[in-house]
Amino acid sequence: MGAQLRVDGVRHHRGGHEVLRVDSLGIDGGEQVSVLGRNGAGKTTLLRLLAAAETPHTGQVTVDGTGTGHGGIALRRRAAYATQRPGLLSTSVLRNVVLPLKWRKIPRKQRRDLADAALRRMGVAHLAHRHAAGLSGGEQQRVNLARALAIDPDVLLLDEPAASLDSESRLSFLHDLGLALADRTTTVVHVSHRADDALRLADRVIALVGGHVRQDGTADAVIHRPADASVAALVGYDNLLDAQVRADGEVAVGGERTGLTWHGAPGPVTVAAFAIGVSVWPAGASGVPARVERVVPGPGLRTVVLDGGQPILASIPLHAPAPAAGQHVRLSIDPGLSRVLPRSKAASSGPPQSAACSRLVRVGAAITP
Ligand SMILES: Nc1ncnc2c1ncn2[C@@H]1O[C@H](COP(=O)(O)OP(=O)(O)OP(=O)(O)O)[C@@H](O)[C@H]1O
Repeated sequence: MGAQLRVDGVRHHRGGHEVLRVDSLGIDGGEQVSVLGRNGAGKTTLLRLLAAAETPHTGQVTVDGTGTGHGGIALRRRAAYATQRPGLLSTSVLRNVVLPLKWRKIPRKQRRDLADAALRRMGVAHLAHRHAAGLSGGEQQRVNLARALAIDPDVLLLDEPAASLDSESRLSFLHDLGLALADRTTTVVHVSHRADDALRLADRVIALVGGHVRQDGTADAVIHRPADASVAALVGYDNLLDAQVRADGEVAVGGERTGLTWHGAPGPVTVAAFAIGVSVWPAGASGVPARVERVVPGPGLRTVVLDGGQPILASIPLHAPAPAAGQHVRLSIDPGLSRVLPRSKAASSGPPQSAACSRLVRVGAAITP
């Protein structure tokens, strides 16, 4: 059974700045959790504390009730920590997997069997006698994970294991990793800045923003009910639009009614909308007024980059007629593919623009300030 992890009252600093502040976080034995956060959110710091590689400046991190500052090497050896860069030793693949077993004093005759089984689980048994230095990036990550799994850790800490892989290798790697962890005998904490990776590998997602836990819930909950705009940006809402709630509770974007409603007080809110939830209509229709800046082809969909007083992205199927650049259009927003969120300080100062901009960069569009 995997170990139970707890983080209580933790404040951790780097370079004189607080980079992690977690009041209370518990992870049950055998649970699989993804920590989702942007670069610099504190994900690696959290993993290092859980791995007992560091102790928190304030508060405590415990593994099955033992503080990481007190557990010594025995506690550190209960965890396997797979870092972003595999860091394989300059020797054969097999020896890379066998050596940690030797360090843990596993009897010689069992080492080979455990190593073979782990290499098989990660689909790289055929590479056992290759030199690690000659492996592709994807193969190295698989061997790295086999090395971690071979010791049958109570805690497996994964730091963006798929970050450097191309999209096809990533999918097959995450699929195989999911199968290898399906028996749920290990507590898994996986960190990633990619929503699709985080959601694929875990049932529970912890959204970390600026070193704080902003939301902790099931994958479904963080997608369907993001706590705020920063979490919506993290889980992949393409648009975070400045909007206003009218006196009758209807939400307006660009001064036009959207049909979306909000039960709170009138005033500024943020509408988080997936691009696929934004439909483009001719200028005579009702809806949010916008001008087409550019249409970018993509797999199965075109992305329409719009200026509605703020950047807006819409996706249309490849077979549908595409609007032309410069065309004035109206937009409707599907309530099932959007959420109205309170406008937070963080939302108005950073994430909305950043989310739209990062998607604009992804589709190769010019960003108009
Ligand atoms: N040695 C250091 N000195 C000063 N600041 C640091 C140091 N190491 C990390 N930091 C800062 O601590 C914060 C958290 O870093 P951390 O590596 O935990 O983030 P992360 O979420 O893992 O980021 P990434 O996705 O880029 O790996 C960042 O703002 C980072 O700049």
